[in-house]
Amino acid sequence: MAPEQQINIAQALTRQAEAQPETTALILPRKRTSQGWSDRRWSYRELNELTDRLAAGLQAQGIGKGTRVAFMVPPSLEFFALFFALFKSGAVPVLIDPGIGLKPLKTCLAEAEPEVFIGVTRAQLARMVLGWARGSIRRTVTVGPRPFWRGLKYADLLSARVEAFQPPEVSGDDEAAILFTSGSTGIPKGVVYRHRMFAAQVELMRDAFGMSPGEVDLPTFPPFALFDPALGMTTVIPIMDFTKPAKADPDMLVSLIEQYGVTNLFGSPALMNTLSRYLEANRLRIPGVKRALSAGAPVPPSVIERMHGALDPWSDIHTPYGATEALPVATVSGRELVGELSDGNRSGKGICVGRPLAANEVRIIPVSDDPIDLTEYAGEMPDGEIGEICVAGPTVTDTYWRREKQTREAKMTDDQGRIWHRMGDLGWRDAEGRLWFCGRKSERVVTPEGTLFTECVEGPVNAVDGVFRSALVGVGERGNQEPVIVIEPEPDADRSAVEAAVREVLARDWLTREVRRVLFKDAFPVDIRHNAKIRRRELAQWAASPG
Ligand SMILES: Nc1ncnc2c1ncn2[C@@H]1O[C@H](COP(=O)(O)OP(=O)(O)OP(=O)(O)O)[C@@H](O)[C@H]1O
Repeated sequence: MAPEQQINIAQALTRQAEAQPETTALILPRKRTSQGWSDRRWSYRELNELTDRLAAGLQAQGIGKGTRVAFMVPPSLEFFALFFALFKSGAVPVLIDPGIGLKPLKTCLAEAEPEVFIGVTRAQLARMVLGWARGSIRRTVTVGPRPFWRGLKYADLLSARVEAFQPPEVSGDDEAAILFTSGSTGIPKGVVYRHRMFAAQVELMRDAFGMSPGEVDLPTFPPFALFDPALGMTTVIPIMDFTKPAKADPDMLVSLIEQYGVTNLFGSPALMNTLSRYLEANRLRIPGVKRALSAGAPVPPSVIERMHGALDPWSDIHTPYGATEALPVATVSGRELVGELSDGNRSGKGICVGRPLAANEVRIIPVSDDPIDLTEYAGEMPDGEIGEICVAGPTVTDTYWRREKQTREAKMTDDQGRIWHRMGDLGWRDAEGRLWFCGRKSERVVTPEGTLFTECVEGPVNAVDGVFRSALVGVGERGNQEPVIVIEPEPDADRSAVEAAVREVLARDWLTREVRRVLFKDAFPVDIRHNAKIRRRELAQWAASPG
């Protein structure tokens, strides 16, 4: 197959439809009875034909190459079909997490300036009431009943003639989508994806994890689900609120895994925590699962260990490391982590996120908040020393959407003209070439005595019995911050015993000895995408005057 034919990710779906037309592409479980789940299913042929019709419909409506389309449809047949149809038509879907909060959502939508808004009824209503992107939206397509019968409905897209569809010429450098970050360290930023980056992502995922056609995936994070059809896997869509993965019902997940013979599972660390506790408490095993992937935030050693209790010895949980701007960067398997590496986390080394994938190049540069235009000015830290993690590779994005300042702060160019992404993460490389993540750059705590790294302090504290999770935050101006450790206890924990044990852990090291204030807070604020990234800035404000 000529390389240009593989540039548009939607072609991967067409290829699967040719290679395995009658294989099930999508399963939508509906109702659970004593006999198991009833469901609706679509084969690769059906899904591909549907996307062809929708792409023709989009084109007939003037939605085509380069048209930015805000897309708010939760995982469903329409989600998959429309997404691939948008790619086929050359339009640029704009994806923003609906749960980021109304104000940031409005700002992000205004910034993205979409010309079209495709959404379910609820999203269209919110758009109308709240005036989302009022200045730019020309057309709307509603999945479900249309508010006030305005705009197009999904079915309108199905009436165009497929034969009339003219596939647009797409090059690898053309914009394919704008995906917003989760906004855990500020307002979410739109990341510009080009077609070649998606194509590379699919290849990297397949090669790194050996994902293959015939596998069955249970994705609990919508954008990740889009890899499945491209990889020839069958997708089972779980019944859950995708903005609250920590609250996904583990019994539902296990029953889907069993009934559909799920081989691959993707979930945020918060979802894996919920699932692994349930599996352990009920002594359940999930033997068919070959691999579980968890990413988006550090995956605690306890979650890895509990998952091992439920997986077969030849199966594993992996913790790929990356960001919306560059994904995946590195990965490590749980079986490599248990023992020495997890002990490293418990003793304050940070959290091991594994070896960079072969296609990527990683460099650790001295910590700085200033823009660096050329890598030659960036410097490099020796192995073993903490700096900022930077990456170059085929999935590394080169710009934020209309955010020049943030682009300058996050990108560098090398002497070959390649773009490097500064992850905004601090970490170091060990003698085996593995990366260790030590926390976000913007969340480091700088006191007159030195710099404290969140993950290096929290790892040992999290290992204390009765601690569910902890957060190191700095109160005051950077350089003169007071370090405070905030504990979210397990529900049944004895707080005074926990506090005494935490203080003992902190006293072990000369720098952490500085952390004198230990606070307790139930239910940490976390990001909406993964429910796992702790919003340390919010906690720092609270710690400044805890109420
Ligand atoms: N396996 C992992 N272990 C530890 N941290 C991880 C892992 N995977 C991802 N992360 C964290 O998630 C970050 C990427 O998150 P994402 O792209 O969702 O948005 P964000 O960077 O949190 O958003 P914003 O930049 O708007 O604050 C990484 O930079 C890293 O800090």
